[in-house]
Amino acid sequence: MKVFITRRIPQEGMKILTEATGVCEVSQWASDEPIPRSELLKGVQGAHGLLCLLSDKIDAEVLDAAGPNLKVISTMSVGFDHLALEEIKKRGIRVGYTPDVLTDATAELTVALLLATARRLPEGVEEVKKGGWSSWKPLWLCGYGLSGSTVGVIGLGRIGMAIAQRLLPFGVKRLLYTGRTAKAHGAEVNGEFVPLDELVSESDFIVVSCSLTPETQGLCDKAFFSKMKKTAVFINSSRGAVVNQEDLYEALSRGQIAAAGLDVTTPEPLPTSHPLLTLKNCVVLPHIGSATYSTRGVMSALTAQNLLGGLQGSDMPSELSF
Ligand SMILES: O=C(O)[C@H](O)CO
Repeated sequence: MKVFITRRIPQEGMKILTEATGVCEVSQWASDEPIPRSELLKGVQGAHGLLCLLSDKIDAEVLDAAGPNLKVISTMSVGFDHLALEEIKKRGIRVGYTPDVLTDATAELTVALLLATARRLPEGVEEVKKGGWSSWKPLWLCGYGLSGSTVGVIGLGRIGMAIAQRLLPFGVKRLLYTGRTAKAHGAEVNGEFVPLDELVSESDFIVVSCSLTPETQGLCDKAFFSKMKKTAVFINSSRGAVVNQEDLYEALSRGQIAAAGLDVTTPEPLPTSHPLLTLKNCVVLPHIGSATYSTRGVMSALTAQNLLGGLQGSDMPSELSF
């Protein structure tokens, strides 16, 4: 069966696929850069399996180009907002994804981003390099600490929980969360399920950790930022489109909120001319939540196993139900 892979992936996954002789014949866009759309439409033709990334938009056009052979799409990501699920379902195609295996790495990065943003680490590093460090100064480069603070997590799923668990030992006083429903596991982090407005107005740190859905798209907008405390720090490691970036820019530049740390943006990559990048109180990372060597290795292996399961009509270790 023909498999098409849209990028160079860690060798753990490639090994599994190349060793599956007799099951699949692999062709690949063997580059670290994204596949041009025209090459994707060409490469997928006649494929039985497609291994893709979160940066590949898999819509009706791609599915039509693939044709009726396509049995399985395996994405090397936990997020699946890049997949046109309705179209995929109509065609009876199975979907694999990579939950759980990147939870720890993403939570770790989110905590690192929160601390870096709140304690102004990139600014400090920059000052040292450019000679701005003239002396120890009582009022210089002060930021905000977690001890005694209220943290609000938007979306207490796997990653939201892992973030909360890592933040609590810093002395967080209250842990608020919001989402569709209260979660039984919320009790493990003394989480208080509250309406969004309450979370926004009472939190010192807001961490966005929900999936991108029609409900969450643009959730963090002008009204949202206007309810935040002036001293609050906003962190997003989920998907860029949850945030209205123009509204965030206004809030940051007018001092309506203290700072923001973003591991995800719209678009990705964020153009170097983007206004957010001119702000000292905004730390932007290039979507590296899951970027540890071991996590990416495990993600690629799971993606390959999902693909093989789908091709063979057997169990997939992580099949998306939709
Ligand atoms: O969806 C995902 O997998 C993350 O955003 C990147 O690892």
